Amino acid sequence: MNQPNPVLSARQLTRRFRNTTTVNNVSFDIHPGQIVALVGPNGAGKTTTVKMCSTLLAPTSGTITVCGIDATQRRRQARQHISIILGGETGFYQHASVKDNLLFFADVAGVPSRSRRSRVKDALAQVRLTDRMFDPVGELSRGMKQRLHIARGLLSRPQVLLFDEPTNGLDPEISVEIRALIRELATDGAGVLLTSHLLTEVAELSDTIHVLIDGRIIVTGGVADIAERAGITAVTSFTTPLGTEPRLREFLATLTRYDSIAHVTCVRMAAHHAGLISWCGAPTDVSALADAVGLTVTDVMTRKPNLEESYLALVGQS
Ligand SMILES: Nc1ncnc2c1ncn2[C@@H]1O[C@H](COP(=O)(O)OP(=O)(O)OP(=O)(O)O)[C@@H](O)[C@H]1O
Repeated sequence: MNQPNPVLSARQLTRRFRNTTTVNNVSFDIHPGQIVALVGPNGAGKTTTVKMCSTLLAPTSGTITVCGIDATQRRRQARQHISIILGGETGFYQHASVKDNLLFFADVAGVPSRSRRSRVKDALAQVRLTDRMFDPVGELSRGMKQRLHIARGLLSRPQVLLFDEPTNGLDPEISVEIRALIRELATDGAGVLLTSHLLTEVAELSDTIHVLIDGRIIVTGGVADIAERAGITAVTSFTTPLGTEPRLREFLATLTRYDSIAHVTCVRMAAHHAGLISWCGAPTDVSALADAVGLTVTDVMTRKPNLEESYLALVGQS
C-alpha cells in the first residue's frame, strides 16, 4: 500500500543565529496520522526546529513543505494548515468566556464568519470542554486551560499540529489526559510533531523519534533503533540487601573488566540497593558473577533497553 503524501516535509533545514548553527541540515517527514518526536539535550535545537515548521521563524536555508505548499515562499497559505500549541496559563482573556475567547481566536485564525460558531463548537467537543463554554477562562483548571489551548489550535482545522513540551509542568493525571487527546487527534488524521523531555511520554506517543544533538539528527526510528545506535543490547536489573555495600562495591569493580558491559548504575533505595547493568554485548548470568564475589542478588531481570536507557547511553557517547 502506498503511504499518503506527507503533510509536512522538512528538507536540509538549517538555522544560524549570528555565528552559531543551531539547526544543521535537518530533514524529516510527517505523514497524516503520524506522531513524530524530536528529543535531545537542552539547546539541541528542538524548539528552533518546531518554530521553523510553524513558519514563526525563517530557516537560514532549506525548505519546509506543508500540504504541498512551500512554507518558506508562501508562508500565509502554508500557515492555514499548521497550528502550534504553546500551552500554559496565559494566552487567553481570563475574564471572557471560553466560547468568546475561541470565537475571537477563530476570527484571528481567519475562519470565515459563517463557520466560526460551528468550528468553536466542534473544537470544544474534541477537547471535551463543551460543558464549560460559558465559564470565564480564569475559572478553568490547569488541565482544562491546556485543553483550551489545543481547542484554539484546532479552530483552523489544521493538518499539522506542533506541540512543544505539551505536558510541561502538568500533574501526572492531566498529562495522561493530554497524551490521550494528542493520540486521538493523530488517529483522526492530523500529523503531529512534538518535543518532550519526558522520554516515557515520547516512547508512549511517538511513531518515529528523531534524536537531535548539536542541531543534527543523529538517529531516527523507534526505541530499538536508538538502542542499536547507542550499542546497548540489553539491560539487567537486580537488587541486593542493605548492608552489603562492601561486597556490592567489589562486585561492581569486577564488572568493569567485561567488554560486554557498557554501564553500571547502583542506587540506594529505602529497603535495598537497586542495580542496573547496560550490556553492549551478550548478557551474562549476573547471579553467577555476583556469587563469585560472595554477593547474593535477587529480582534479576534481563530485558530490552527502554527509551530513557538507550537515549542516555547515546547522549553520553556524543
Ligand atoms: N532568537 C535567538 N537568538 C539567538 N540564539 C537563539 C535564539 N533562539 C534560540 N537560540 C539558541 O539556539 C540554541 C537552541 O535553542 P532551542 O530552544 O532550539 O533548543 P532546545 O533543544 O529546544 O532546548 P531546550 O530543551 O532547552 O528547550 C540555544 O543555544 C539557544 O540559545
